[in-house]
Amino acid sequence: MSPMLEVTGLQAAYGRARVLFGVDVTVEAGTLMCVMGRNGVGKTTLLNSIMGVLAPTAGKIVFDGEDVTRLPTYERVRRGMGYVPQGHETFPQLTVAENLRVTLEASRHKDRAAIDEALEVFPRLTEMLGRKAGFLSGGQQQQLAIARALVTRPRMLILDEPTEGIQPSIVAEIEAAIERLNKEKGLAVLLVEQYLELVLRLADGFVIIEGGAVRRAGTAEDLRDADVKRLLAV
Ligand SMILES: Nc1ncnc2c1ncn2[C@@H]1O[C@H](COP(=O)(O)OP(=O)(O)OP(=O)(O)O)[C@@H](O)[C@H]1O
Repeated sequence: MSPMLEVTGLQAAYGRARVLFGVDVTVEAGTLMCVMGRNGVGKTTLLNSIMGVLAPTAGKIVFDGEDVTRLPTYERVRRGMGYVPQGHETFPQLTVAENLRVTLEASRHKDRAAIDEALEVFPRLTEMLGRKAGFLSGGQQQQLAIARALVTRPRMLILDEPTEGIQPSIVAEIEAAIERLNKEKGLAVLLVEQYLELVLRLADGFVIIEGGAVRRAGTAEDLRDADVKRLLAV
C-alpha cells in the first residue's frame, strides 16, 4: 500500500532566509502523524509548503501516489487534502451556515449532505448556524474551521495547532473529533501540535523538526524518552 502523503527533501525559504533544509515526512493511510518542535522551527512553513500556499525551493510532495509538488493549493484540496491553517481562519462577517456553504460551493462534489456530515462531527455548531463567525469563541471558530475543511470531503486532514489558545472544554471536543475522524472514519491526519498529552493519546507516529530537518522520528511511545522531551522544551 502506498502512503497517503510522502514528503521528501522539502526545502523552504522566505527570500534569503532558509527555514527548511530537507524535511522527510510520510503519513500512511488511516494513520495520525504529528509534527513537533520548538516555536519558530518551521512547522507552519512545512504545512504551508505541503499545501502549496508557499512554493518550496526543493523537494517533492506526493499525495496518494500523485506528485502534487507543482499544483496550486485548490487542486490539492480537490484531490482530498483538507487544510486547517493556524489561527482558526473563518469568514468573520459570514454566519456559520454561510461559511459552510461557500466552502461547499467551491468544492468539487457540491453535495449538500457534506454540510450535515461536518455538523454531525461538531454538533455545537448546529445551534449557531445563524451566528456570525466573528462572534463565536476561539474554540467554536476552530470547530468551524475544521468543519469547513470537512465539507470538502478530504481524505487527509492537515491541522496546524488546532488546540492553541483554546478553552479546555472545547479542546476535549476537538480532540474527540480528530480521534473519531482518524480512527472511525479512517482519515489520515498530519497534525502540528504542542500539547504532548493529546499527541500521546492520538498519534501513531511523530517527527521533531529542528535545524530545518527532522531530528527525531518515532512512535508515540518514544515521546516519553527524556532526550525527546529535551528537543521539545522551550
Ligand atoms: N512570511 C514570513 N516571512 C519571513 N519569515 C517568516 C515568515 N513566516 C515565518 N517566518 C520565519 O520562519 C521561521 C519558521 O516559522 P514558522 O511559523 O514556520 O515556525 P513554527 O514552527 O510554525 O512556529 P510556531 O510554533 O511559533 O507557529 C521563523 O523564524 C519565522 O520567523
